[in-house]
This record gives sequence, C-alpha cells and structure tokens, in this order.
Amino acid sequence: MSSPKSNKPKIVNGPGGYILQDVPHLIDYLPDLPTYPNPLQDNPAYSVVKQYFVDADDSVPEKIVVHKDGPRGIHFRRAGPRQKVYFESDEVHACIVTCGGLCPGLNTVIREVVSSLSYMYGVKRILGIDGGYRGFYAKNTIPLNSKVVNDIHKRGGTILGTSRGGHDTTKIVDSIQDRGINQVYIIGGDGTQRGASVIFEEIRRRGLKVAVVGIPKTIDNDIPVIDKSFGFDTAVEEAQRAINAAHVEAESNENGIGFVKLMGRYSGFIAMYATLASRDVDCCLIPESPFYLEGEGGLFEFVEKRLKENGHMVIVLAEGAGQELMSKSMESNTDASGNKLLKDVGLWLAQCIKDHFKKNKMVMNLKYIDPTYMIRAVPSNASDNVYCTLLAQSAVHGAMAGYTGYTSGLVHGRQTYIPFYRITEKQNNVVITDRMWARLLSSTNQPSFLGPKDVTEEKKEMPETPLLDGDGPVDIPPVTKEITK
Ligand SMILES: Nc1ncnc2c1ncn2[C@@H]1O[C@H](COP(=O)(O)OP(=O)(O)O)[C@@H](O)[C@H]1O
Ligand SMILES: O=P(O)(O)OC[C@H]1O[C@](O)(COP(=O)(O)O)[C@@H](O)[C@@H]1O
Ligand SMILES: [Mg+2]
Repeated sequence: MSSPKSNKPKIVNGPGGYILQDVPHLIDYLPDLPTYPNPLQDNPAYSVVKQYFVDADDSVPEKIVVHKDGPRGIHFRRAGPRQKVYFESDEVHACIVTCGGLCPGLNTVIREVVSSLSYMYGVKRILGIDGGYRGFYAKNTIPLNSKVVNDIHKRGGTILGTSRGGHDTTKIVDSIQDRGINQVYIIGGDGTQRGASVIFEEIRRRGLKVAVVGIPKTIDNDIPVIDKSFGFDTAVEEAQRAINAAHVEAESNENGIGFVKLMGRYSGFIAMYATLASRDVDCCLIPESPFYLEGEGGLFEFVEKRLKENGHMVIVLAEGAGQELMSKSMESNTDASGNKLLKDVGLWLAQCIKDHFKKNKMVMNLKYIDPTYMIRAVPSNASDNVYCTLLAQSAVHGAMAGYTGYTSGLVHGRQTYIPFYRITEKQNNVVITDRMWARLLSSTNQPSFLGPKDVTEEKKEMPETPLLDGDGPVDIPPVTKEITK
C-alpha cells in the first residue's frame, strides 16, 4: 500500500463511498516485526466476554446522520484489544507524560494507563515523565506501578506535573531512545497532540520500534472529531456552583447582577453547557458569538430590560468572549506554548456595566465571581472517571497491537484510533448557527447580537449539521488503497 517510511495519511477506500482514515502501524516501517498471542486471552476476567477481540475490519463512522443515497463517508479504526500483539510483556518499557493546562481526570487517565499495562498485559516497566515535555530531557523520571497510582484518581491535578513550552523534538526522542522506552503515552490538548505528532514523525524517521499514543485532554472541549473531552462534564458541574452563588447574590440585592467568568479561550462550550444546565442564567457570552455594548440590541439595553422585568440577573462569560471590544492598546502576549494570553474581559466588562448604570443614575449591585482555576483543579466526577478508564484502556490496547501515531478518542460513544492530523488540523468551536446555540438563546431569551446578514455569512462558513465533510484540509496527498470485496 504505502512505501514503508511514507508519512502520508493512510486512507482506505471501500464500496459505497466508504473511507477509512487509518492510523499508522509499526509494520509500515518495520515490516518484519514478530507477533505474539494477546495475553488477555488467558485473563479470567475477559475470558467470559464473547468476541472480546476487535475484528480487524471494524470501524466507526465519523457522521452518523447520513442521507439515504449519500456515500458511507469517513470512518476511524475501532479501538480495542487485538488477537495478536507486537510487544511481549517483558519487552515493554512505557512512559506517560501530561502537558498543557490542568483538567479533571488527568490522574484517572494516568492510573488507568498504568493499571491496563500491568493488569492486562503484565507490563512491569512504566515511567512517569516529570513536568510535561521538558521533563523528558530536563528532569528525573518517576517509576510508576499500580501501588503508586492506587488512590490518585481521587485527587485533582496531575501527579506527574505539567508545563507549557519546552517541546524540543530531538532532545525528547533522544531521551526516549537512550532510556529504551518503546511506548509513549502523551496526555494533553491540541498543542500537546501537535507535539506528539512531530515526536512520532521523528521516531518513524529513526526507524524505532516505539508506539506514540495521544490521549486528548482539554477542559475547553476544543479538540475536533471526538464527542467531548474528559473532564468537561466535571467542569460544567463545578461551574454550577459558581452560577448558583451568583444567582443567590443577585436575587438578594436590589437590581442584583451575578457575573461569572468561566474558562474557554477560543471555544465557549463550558459557558454554553453550564448555562443550559443551570437555567438561572440570563445571558451567556462566548468567543464564537460577537456582541456589542451600546445602542439598540446591545448588551446594556438587554441588562436594563432584564433588571426592570425581574429585578436581578445572571451573566456567564467565557474568558475568550468580547476580546475585540477591549482597548487595542492593552498588551497581548503569548504563553510558553505560543497560545495568545487573553486580556481579562471579566473585570473589564463588569466595570463597563457598573459605569453604564452609574452614568444613567440607576441602582445596580454587581457581584463578580471568577471560579476559573477552581473548576479545572477538582477531581473528575463519576462519569468522567468511567470515560477516562475506557480512553486509557483503548490507548493501551492500540499500542500493544502495534498501532502508533494516533489519538485515542470517543466518536459517537465508540472508542476509536484517530490519526493525529485529524486532531490537529482545526479547532472544535460552538457553531452559533447550529441547534444547540439556538436552544441556549431560547432558554435565556438573550439577544443573538446578530443581524440577518451575519447569520447568512456565518452559515456560509459553518454549515449546520455538516454531512460527510470531515475530510478537511490535509497538506500531504493521501496514500490510498481500494477494498475490492
Ligand atoms: N506546534 C507544536 N509543535 C510541537 N509542540 C507543541 C506545539 N504546540 C504546542 N506544543 C507543546 O505542547 C505542550 C502543551 O501545549 P499547550 O498549548 O500549552 O497545551 P494543550 O496541549 O493543552 O493545548 C507544550 O509543551 C508545547 O510546547
Ligand atoms: O494554566 P494557564 O496557562 O493559566 O492557562 C489557562 C488556559 O488553560 C485552559 O484552561 C485550557 O487550555 P489548554 O487546553 O491549552 O490547556 C484555558 O481555558 C485557559 O485559557
Ligand atoms: Mg490548547
């Protein structure tokens, strides 16, 4: 199919417009690797499961809503244990690293990668990399086993530490090679997965038998393709506490405004879902939906109206919203990973609202709550814990089966292996012309801040419920293979 060292996407075409966006495998560039029976076949816990091993031809569709006559569309390789593995238990030397911002569930994923490796595959050598990518070359490693990780899922944060910046591909791959590591589990967001992709390319270039596996982490839910990221549920739940407090404060004061700032650099998912869940929110402002303050249809007019109607209101604001409204003269820098550092829109907007009411001599009591770091520092809730477990197990099954250069992710409730380029090519954003945002607008009854022209323009850019359009920009022409059966 492809030349052994090709770095082109692996695409398999089948009948009826079937497309498999496949992930790389170690035998793509090391064709003579031996295989071994999967030790799980002797594991009493799994021997009861009928058809425990995943069929080599199983795949999961990217879009489940399709037209009757439409093509079958893009699919991803189904995750799970394979009959044959490419590593013997004694041979595996795994490492785990966490990068980027914190997110509830990081410790659960670490715990479950360690447990899956040791309990399912009998792996004994597992290292934690201390403090993100730079830990590969600048710090000592942390030996991990099931005892060390036993209780960590009850704690927020990451026991391994994390960082931004410090991605030096050569130094990282040298460290992997020097230590004899052959499975690398990389937990992190969009930036981290980009870093994982270049590590994988360098490993393939050097011809090393090393599986590189990404596990997607982002509290902002801004990673595309996957249903949602782990920790997101917990974050939304935790945000309710702040919104409830804001509501209590607002209700108890004359013309009270409870004002809550939540995380969401470029994507307003936390704010949107927290608003939909709470039902106490009168106005939700997110980066994807530009708004304005003054005049007809503006924010001030709406705030005045709601206070006159109800005597109080709650505003939820995502940190990336309204950035363009603030003074251009305010410095904007980048963090060590190159992410734009946002200006504090929360304090700024709270002050603008106060000034507006003062100018108009109207009584108003605004209470500002910024729970941002509290929301991501908590341990994951029950449903995220289960999700983290499945993600970690899938990640390990894939590496043992010789797959590499993939992110393990949930697509329509099924675990899949997704090639890195699909994860890094674009960001997941709230589509403000889609039904979910309309549901929010109808629940808060806030203005859309959009004119009819904006809606048309927006629709052109982001079609609602896009069908079979998932094969977005790919720089390298794909290597394709036809299925003829
Ligand atoms: N394009 C890239 N190439 C290589 N490494 C990257 C790239 N973008 C980010 N990284 C690295 O990934 C890590 C995490 O990135 P960051 O953007 O801070 O968080 P997140 O992964 O949560 O988005 C950092 O160590 C950063 O240096
Ligand atoms: O930890 P820091 O550097 O203050 O970052 C805060 C940022 O991290 C986030 O929580 C998540 O960003 P990442 O997905 O890049 O980790 C953003 O919502 C927020 O803007
Ligand atoms: Mg990021």
